[in-house]
Amino acid sequence: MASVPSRVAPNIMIAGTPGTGKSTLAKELALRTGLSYVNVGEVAEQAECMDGYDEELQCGILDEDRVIDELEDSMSQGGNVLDYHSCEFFPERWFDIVFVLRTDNAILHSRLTERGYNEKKIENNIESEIFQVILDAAKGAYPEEMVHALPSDSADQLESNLDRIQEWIEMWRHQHT
Ligand SMILES: Nc1ncnc2c1ncn2[C@@H]1O[C@H](COP(=O)(O)OP(=O)(O)O)[C@@H](O)[C@H]1O
Repeated sequence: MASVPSRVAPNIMIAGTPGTGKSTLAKELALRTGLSYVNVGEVAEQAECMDGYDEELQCGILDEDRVIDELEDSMSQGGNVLDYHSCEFFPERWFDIVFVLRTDNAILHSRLTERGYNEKKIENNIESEIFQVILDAAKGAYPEEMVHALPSDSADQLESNLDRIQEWIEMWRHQHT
């Protein structure tokens, strides 16, 4: 695993199709562990690292190089929970572990409808989830043992995901102190 010895706390990536529950999980994890929650989309907007608008997916396009520059210092220090739908363009050296959330199509459909997305945007996101685009991209970009899929359909699963990640953090701390 590509962990950097100088880091005092791990960097954790939470990825997944919009609506799978990344923000919910990542914010709660940060709250429970004292790690810093980093919403990559917000950082990119604030630092003006956007590079146009994707009409198909109806979302801003990141200027990936600039976002990486923007986050480099805090990622080198460690202790971050990153929240962004995809992650394959981030450097492997940043992450100690990558989780990709997965949600049942019908559940995801209702979450995205509730969010007010239009049919086209819902369809594109559901298709992405069906074809596990984000999971496969993460698996293609990082070592196999670094990438883990987590089911994210229910409150019980949210709790067990939080427990599992907290246990992993404890283990990381034992191994790195
Ligand atoms: N494990 C879960 N079980 C049930 N509902 C969830 C779960 N995770 C998230 N949600 C709900 O789904 C919606 C989308 O969650 P959110 O965290 O905003 O997703 P994302 O950040 O991936 O777009 C929210 O209404 C949230 O409360």
